[in-house]
Order: sequence, then C-alpha cells, then structure tokens
Amino acid sequence: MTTALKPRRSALYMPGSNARALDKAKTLDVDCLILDLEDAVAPDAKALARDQVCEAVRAGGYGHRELVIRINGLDTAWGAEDLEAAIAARPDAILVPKVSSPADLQRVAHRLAVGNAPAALRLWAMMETPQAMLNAAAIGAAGRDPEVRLACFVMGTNDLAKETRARLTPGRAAMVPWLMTCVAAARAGGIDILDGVYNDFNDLDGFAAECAQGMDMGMDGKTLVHPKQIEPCNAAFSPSEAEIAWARKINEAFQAPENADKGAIQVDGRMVERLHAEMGRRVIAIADAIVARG
Ligand SMILES: CC(C)(COP(=O)(O)OP(=O)(O)OC[C@H]1O[C@@H](n2cnc3c(N)ncnc32)[C@H](O)[C@@H]1OP(=O)(O)O)[C@@H](O)C(=O)NCCC(=O)NCCSC(=O)C[C@H](O)C(=O)O
Ligand SMILES: [Mg+2]
Repeated sequence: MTTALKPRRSALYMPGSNARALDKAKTLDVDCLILDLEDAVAPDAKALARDQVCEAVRAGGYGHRELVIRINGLDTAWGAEDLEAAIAARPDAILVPKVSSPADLQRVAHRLAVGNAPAALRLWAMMETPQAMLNAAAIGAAGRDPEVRLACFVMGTNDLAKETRARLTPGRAAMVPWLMTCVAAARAGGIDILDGVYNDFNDLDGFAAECAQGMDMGMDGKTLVHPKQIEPCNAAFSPSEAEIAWARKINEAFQAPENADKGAIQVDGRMVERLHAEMGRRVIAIADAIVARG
C-alpha cells in the first residue's frame, strides 16, 4: 500500500517510563514521536511505561506529530499486553521490534483485525536482525498487502551491530549494503523508511554527516535519541530552496507548448527527462506538506 505523503523527517524515541519526556514532547518540533515500551525501558518499568504511554496517547495534545508506540516483541512477557493496550489507545502507528519475516507482521496485523483497530492505524517495522536483512524484500512486499497495513521501515542499527558484530564507524561502511537493501525493499513495497539513530548526541558534526548520508541513500528521515538532534535533522531532510526552485523550473519547462511532445529537453544546459519532472513534483509536494504541517 502506498502511504499518504507526510513528512517523516525526524522521529524521536523517548522512553515510555519517562513522564517528563512524554510531556516535553508536546513542545518539540518533531514530525514523529516513537513512544518506546521496548529497549529504552527496564523490565521493572514495563507496566508503568505501558500505562503512561497509552494514557498520553489517549489524552492527546501532540498536534501534528505522528504518534507511534513501539511495543515489545510478541515473544516476550510484555508483547501481547502491550499490543492490546496500544490498539485501545489508538496511536497513528504501532512499531513492531525485531521483525524477521512477513509472518511477524501478519501476526500483529491479525490482532489489529480481531481487536477492531481503526482503519487508519498503521504498522511500522524495525529492521534490525540479520534475518530481516536476508528477508528484506519479502518483508517490504507486505507493504502491498492492505491487510498488513505496513507503512514504514525503521532501521535499528544498534541491534544490527549487536547481532552481526559489525561496527558502527563514521561513514558506516559495514552497514551501507544493508541500509541500501532496505531502501530498495521499502520502495518496492511502496512504504517509507527511516534511518537508524546516532548515539553520540553531543557530536552534532558527526550527526550532520550521517543525516546527509541518509538523505543521499534515499531515506525519508532519521530516528533520533535526543531533542538537540531535531532541528539539524529537519533541516537535512527538508528540500532546499534551490531544489524546490529547480523542481518548479523543470516542471514549468515541460508544460511549455513547444515541449509537449518531448521526452527529454535541455534546461540550464542540462539534460532533463520527464522522470526528473516527476521527481521534482515529489520535492514540491514534500515542501508543501512541511509548510502545511505548521
Ligand atoms: C540519552 C538520554 C538518557 C539522555 O537524557 P538526559 O540525561 O535527560 O539528557 P539531557 O539532560 O541532555 O536532556 C535535556 C532535556 O531534554 C529532555 N530529553 C532528553 N532526551 C529526550 C527524549 N528522547 N525525548 C524527550 N525529551 C528528552 C530531558 O528530559 C531534558 O528535559 P528538561 O528536564 O526539560 O531539561 C535521553 O536522551 C534518552 O532517553 N533518549 C532516548 C533513548 C531511547 O529511547 N532509546 C531507545 C531507542 S534507540 C534504539 O533502540 C533504536 C533501535 O532499536 C536500534 O536497535 O538501533
Ligand atoms: Mg533495536
């Protein structure tokens, strides 16, 4: 299923056990909030986190921000209860951790159907296991199955590093093949994809470099661990004024009567095809959606 065009430049994780962070999130200029019940929450705090997160989602007050609850895996002691509580709370999406096959998503989707979850509630999938890298195409293909409701991949580079023993180095050479495999799988499935987190949140230069790399890779946005990463992330994943101007220029050029029957034309000394105009229309739509979101 093709998701509606919405900016997902920045997605901030926050531990569901941190009431202060849940409140503060209402003031942060972030596109998505991932309210975490999984790895950011200690076992003793799981029930408290579930209650706080579901109450916060029910109470609302988060404005344009897309609300996503990350549940624990269904193979854990908390997963089934998290899922039922999340369905009842009605967030925009439920993020399923450690997805390794389409069956992992189908199981959750079945619970959504049985629990009469609202039609608008989507599934997001954490891509963070070695099996997920090997099954990326099949998992992404679930995006074409309306019953699964899959809308977005989220790269879990910390778990991926742990499970594969690959190192997270500047430039992420070891991760690039997996990141690009998942970008291709997401696009084939018609869904969005968000890049993994940058743990060293005080290193804003390193963070900016990784945002630029994610943008070059085709990521729709990046997941974040700290509020200070939001502003540079939004800037990196927003179309620049120059990109918007170029997009408008090539669309206007193709609309000119003399170009009506042409597939390729010259604009400012560069060859431009209709596919570039199509790409430009997406840039303009994203820019308009960012403005509309306020
Ligand atoms: C890393 C942190 C624990 C640091 O927290 P803290 O020591 O409180 O930092 P600061 O003093 O600098 O905080 C300043 C203020 O900002 C608020 N804050 C901090 N982080 C967040 C946040 N994530 N969301 C909302 N608000 C936040 C503090 O409350 C302070 O506010 P104030 O009191 O008004 O001054 C912390 O940043 C943190 O917990 N980050 C998120 C950790 C997390 O969720 N991790 C799990 C996801 S990462 C992952 O697992 C990805 C994937 O699965 C994979 O495998 O890769
Ligand atoms: Mg993880």
